[in-house]
Order: sequence, then C-alpha cells, then structure tokens
Amino acid sequence: MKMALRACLRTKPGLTALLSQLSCSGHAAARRAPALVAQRSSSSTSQKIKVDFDQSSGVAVMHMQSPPVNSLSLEFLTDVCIALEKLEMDKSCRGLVVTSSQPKVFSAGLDILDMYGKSPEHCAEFWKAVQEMWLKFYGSNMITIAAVNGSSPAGGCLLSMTCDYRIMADNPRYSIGLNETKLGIVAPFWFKDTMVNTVGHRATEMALQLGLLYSPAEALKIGLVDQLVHEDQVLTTATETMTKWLAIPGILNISYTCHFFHLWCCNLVCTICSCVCQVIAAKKIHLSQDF
Ligand SMILES: CCCCCCCCC/C=C/C(=O)SCCNC(=O)CCNC(=O)[C@H](O)C(C)(C)COP(=O)(O)OP(=O)(O)OC[C@H]1O[C@@H](n2cnc3c(N)ncnc32)[C@H](O)[C@@H]1OP(=O)(O)O
Repeated sequence: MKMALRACLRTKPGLTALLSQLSCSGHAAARRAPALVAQRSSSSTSQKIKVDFDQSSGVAVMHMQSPPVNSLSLEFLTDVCIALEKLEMDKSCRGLVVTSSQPKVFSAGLDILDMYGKSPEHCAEFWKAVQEMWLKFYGSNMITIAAVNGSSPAGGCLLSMTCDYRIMADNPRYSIGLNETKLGIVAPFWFKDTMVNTVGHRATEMALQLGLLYSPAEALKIGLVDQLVHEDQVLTTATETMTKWLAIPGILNISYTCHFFHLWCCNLVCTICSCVCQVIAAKKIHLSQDF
C-alpha cells in the first residue's frame, strides 16, 4: 500500500492532485523552506525533531524528542513534515529510521490538548497536518522503518504503520494499537485502511470495534509489528534491517508498486462508493422521518 501511494505520488498527476486535496503540502513549506543535507554525516535539529544522516550508508535516523510523550501537536507534526521534506529532497538519503528519544513512549498519538477547545481554523490546520504526515510517510520514496521503543497508541500506531517495517521493544509494559473507540472517537477511514493493509480485515475489525491495545507479543502475532527485540537493541536492529532493504534494487520496489497501486485504486473506489451509499442512506432515513 505504501508503495502504491509512492507510485501515485511519483507517476500519476491526477491522483497526486487528489491526494494533495487531502494534504496541505504548502503548509509546512510555507513556514520554513527545506534545505539540502550536504555533509557526509550530519545532524539537524528542530526543537522537537533530531535527524542524524549518515551519507555513507544513505540512512537517516529521526529521533522524536517532544516531551513528555511525543504527542502529535500541530507544531510537532509541522517539524516532522519539514524534516521529511528535507530528507526526501536529498536523493542520497535512501532510508529513514523513526524512533523516540522519550523513555517508554514511541508516540502517544494525536495531542489531545491540541484538539480540544481550539478555534475551527486551528482544528482545520491541525487535521491537515495529521493528513500531511500520513501522506508524506506512506508516500515516501525512502525505505522507512519504525523503531518502536515504547508504547504507541492511536496516532502513534498510525505513524508506525505508515512505515515499511516495524521493530518493537519486547517489553510487556508497552502497548500498540488504534484505541480510538475506547476514547469515544471513530478512527477515520484512512486510519482503518492503513491498518487493514497491515494486519488484514478481520484483525482490523476486532481492533477497531474493541479499541484494542496489543502487547508486543500480541502485536507480533497479528502482524501489527514485524519483529521484537530487546529494548536496548531496537535502534541497532533497525539499522541492520535497513541494510537488507537497501540491498534490494530500487527498480523492484517500483515493480511491486504497480501491483499495490491497483489494489489501492480499487480500495479508493470502494471507499467513495461507500460514502455515496452512506449519504443516500442518511437522506432516506431523514425522508422517512419526515413522513
Ligand atoms: C481537530 C480535529 C479533531 C479530529 C478528531 C479525530 C481524531 C481521530 C483519531 C485520533 C487519534 C489519536 O491519536 S487520539 C490520542 C489517543 N492517545 C491516547 O489515548 C494516549 C493516551 N496516553 C497514554 O496512554 C499514556 O500517556 C502513554 C502514552 C502510554 C504514556 O504513559 P506514561 O505513564 O508514561 O505517561 P502519562 O503519565 O500517562 O503521561 C505523561 C503526560 O503526557 C500527557 N499525555 C499523554 N498522552 C497525551 C496525548 N495524546 N496528548 C497530550 N498529552 C498527553 C499526560 O496527560 C501527562 O501529562 P501531565 O499529567 O501534565 O504530566
């Protein structure tokens, strides 16, 4: 699925336009212009994001450092998008590992304080930034690996699922999943679709209906994460795994892209049909109440 989005963004102008309506690509760039990373090994830091880029391996490590729990606020999301844009523009950067500098938490998901009691304008900008982060990760040309070194509920789980591969710390105190239902929130369809693409329909249905948070062992069992390692080895394993992924010629990625692109299109059409049906059903209910 991620590769399908990559293909759209690379090769299908029509769909790029469609997706750009979901995203706000201008929003991050408007605040700060991206710059190329030029040194052999470099480190760039915003207040909430630190990126170490090793040009010899072509791999960057993005450390999320927004205390206490890397919650995805508008400011944080903007910093993430800017960092991603910079790396994406540097063609020597082929792989990205995302991890957390906070103890025990990968990301607590969307910043609840940034969603509550704010102006409609702020909410719109916030929501666009969430979509932009999703699109940028899912559509990235880089191989992306999530080094999940702590709990990762809701939007944190979404972030990890947009990556090509997930390695989680094998600590039973940590959990991961889309728990929105438990908070009285319906996860948006693209959260759901991302999970379906990761663990399949039935597991997603169970997860979303019950708002399940999984232990690392359970997450591995359903395929929500790909590998468990000791807490101290999450980042080193991610870097080693990246070497394997980068050994595959890029052209094969593009070939798989075509298969997944077809699936993604079918899915999009189904979603549109489903929305139309819901509107018709809602109108029918409304009409029947009038009589
Ligand atoms: C506009 C359009 C709308 C559109 C709305 C549609 C949205 C649909 C999709 C929603 C997606 C989401 O991600 S909704 C977000 C869901 N997130 C969650 O449910 C995570 C809740 N948090 C946790 O479970 C835990 O905090 C966890 C991450 C495991 C860490 O546990 P710890 O014991 O280590 O730490 P805690 O003591 O709990 O938390 C430390 C501090 O961090 C704060 N904190 C924790 N999670 C936070 C969060 N998500 N946002 C802000 N702050 C958070 C706590 O309040 C504490 O603050 P102090 O007391 O001040 O120290």
